[in-house]
Amino acid sequence: MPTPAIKVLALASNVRRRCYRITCYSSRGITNNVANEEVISKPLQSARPFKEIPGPTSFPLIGTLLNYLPVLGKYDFDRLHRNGMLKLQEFGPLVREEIVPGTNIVWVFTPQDIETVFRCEGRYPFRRSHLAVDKYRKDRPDLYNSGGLLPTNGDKWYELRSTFQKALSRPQNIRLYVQGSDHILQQFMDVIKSRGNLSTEDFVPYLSHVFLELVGLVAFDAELEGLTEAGLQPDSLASQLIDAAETANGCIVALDNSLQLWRWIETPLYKKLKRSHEIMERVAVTLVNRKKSLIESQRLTENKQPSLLEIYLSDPKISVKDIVGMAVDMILAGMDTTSFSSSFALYHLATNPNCQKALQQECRELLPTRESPVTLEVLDKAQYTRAVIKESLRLNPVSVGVGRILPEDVILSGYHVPKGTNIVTQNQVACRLSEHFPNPNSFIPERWIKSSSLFQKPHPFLLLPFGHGPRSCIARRLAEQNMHMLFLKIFRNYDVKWCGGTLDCRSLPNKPDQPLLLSFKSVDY
Ligand code: HEM
Repeated sequence: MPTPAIKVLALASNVRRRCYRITCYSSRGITNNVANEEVISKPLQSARPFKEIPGPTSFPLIGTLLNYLPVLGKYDFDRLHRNGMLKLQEFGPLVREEIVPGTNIVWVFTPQDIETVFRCEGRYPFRRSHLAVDKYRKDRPDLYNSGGLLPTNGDKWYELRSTFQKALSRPQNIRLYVQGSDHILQQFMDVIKSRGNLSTEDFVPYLSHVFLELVGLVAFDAELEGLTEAGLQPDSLASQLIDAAETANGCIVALDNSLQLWRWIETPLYKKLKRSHEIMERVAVTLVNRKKSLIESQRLTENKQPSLLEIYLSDPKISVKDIVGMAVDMILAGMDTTSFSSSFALYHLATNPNCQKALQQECRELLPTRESPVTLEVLDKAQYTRAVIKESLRLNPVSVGVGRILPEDVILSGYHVPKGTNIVTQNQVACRLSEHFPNPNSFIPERWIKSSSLFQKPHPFLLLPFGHGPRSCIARRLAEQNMHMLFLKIFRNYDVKWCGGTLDCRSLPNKPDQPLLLSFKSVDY
């Protein structure tokens, strides 16, 4: 295949266009076309060579691993955001690193370069993750047709994504869950009430229970009863599922970054992933098939808007195996992400009393009584609540950035970066730089509210907690709806105080680095 030629588009006029953007040309033709814009072509030869991108020194056999040694090393695998900030300070906005010799990772810090990466990703964005899940599922053709949405790439990914996205992205299909979710959240308010002020107990497991319930409603059309007294016990089905999802996610990250012996022999970590996956899979197979039987025996109420699971199961073109895979993916990708994101948002509100007051005022205006249901109308009006979640995701996203394998050669910060390079965008670090956000480390929801004097419109490729483009989070709408509802409920009912030390995150994914210690005091209005 001929080497792709590259043209760089220096775009002048408005803020978004101030940066360099790149159009990739290959034997397949133009993959990213920018119409009606001034095009200044710049030959590839003028870009600086890949090998010159600054970064930590890599040694034969050990790469840059010395830097990650406990105590002695300056980086820490558990603190990717701090590593990112250190690398930016030491090497500048584009950093090349061979953690393992022979495998280059390029860390990308500027929104302009991040935009270039996404503009070039094409129709089938390639993400290298969940490799062991891929193997596990492909070894079970009786249960799965493929590795599922999370690990799959190329046209098989596109096929799966199109199958599930159509219904998941339709607002009315997600809004259908508001009533059921409100019921679950009302139960959650009772759990908080029954636990007293909770100040010495980690609140994250409670959030896991509520988000498992909310995701289960969509994935299985069923309540898992994780918020009952029995459901909160460690041996309940809900607790087992939560434990399985957390364990599997931990194993997946470690297995992705290991020597991958598990491809040939079942290593202890691979076995642990298998056991956790089997727990989620058993529940998914049982509940999806139970629903399928219900549909087949036509015991569903007619004239009722169908749920997502009903839509999928009623479509003869969608295989039950794919639906089971998607249900497991929802548990894997949908519970920790929302629990951890909500943990940080609770922390920020508990440590910023003025923001908490503003949120409580909105809650009181929209929900006349403590038991008032959160409705579609309430959600549409809850602009401060939305700003709170957005601001918290700016400060504490669950992922430091987004990973991609480049499908084409591009030029980033003046360097030639070849096709096939591992890219990790550094949005979390970029979102904490004063050049992009005034008072970058302060929690200021008002910066997202148009009528506020603090409102600003940042570069659109800075805040990307759900990723970007065709491969971005498939359930963003659902995740946001669930979090908005949770915060409206909690802050209509409680004053929340922080009882711990300064909270930071530990990766991967970003989770609170200490117990989430909150005290809840009932409001009496
Ligand atoms: C605060 C909550 C959440 C955050 C911050 C989040 C974030 C993300 C991110 C960053 C990605 C990768 C995007 C990319 O590569 O461009 C992703 C993918 C994904 N998310 Fe979410 N997510 C959340 C909640 C959920 C929920 C609730 C579900 C399911 C119920 C879910 C299911 C998925 C799936 C299946 C993918 C893979 C999509 C694909 O590869 O095509 N996520 N999410």
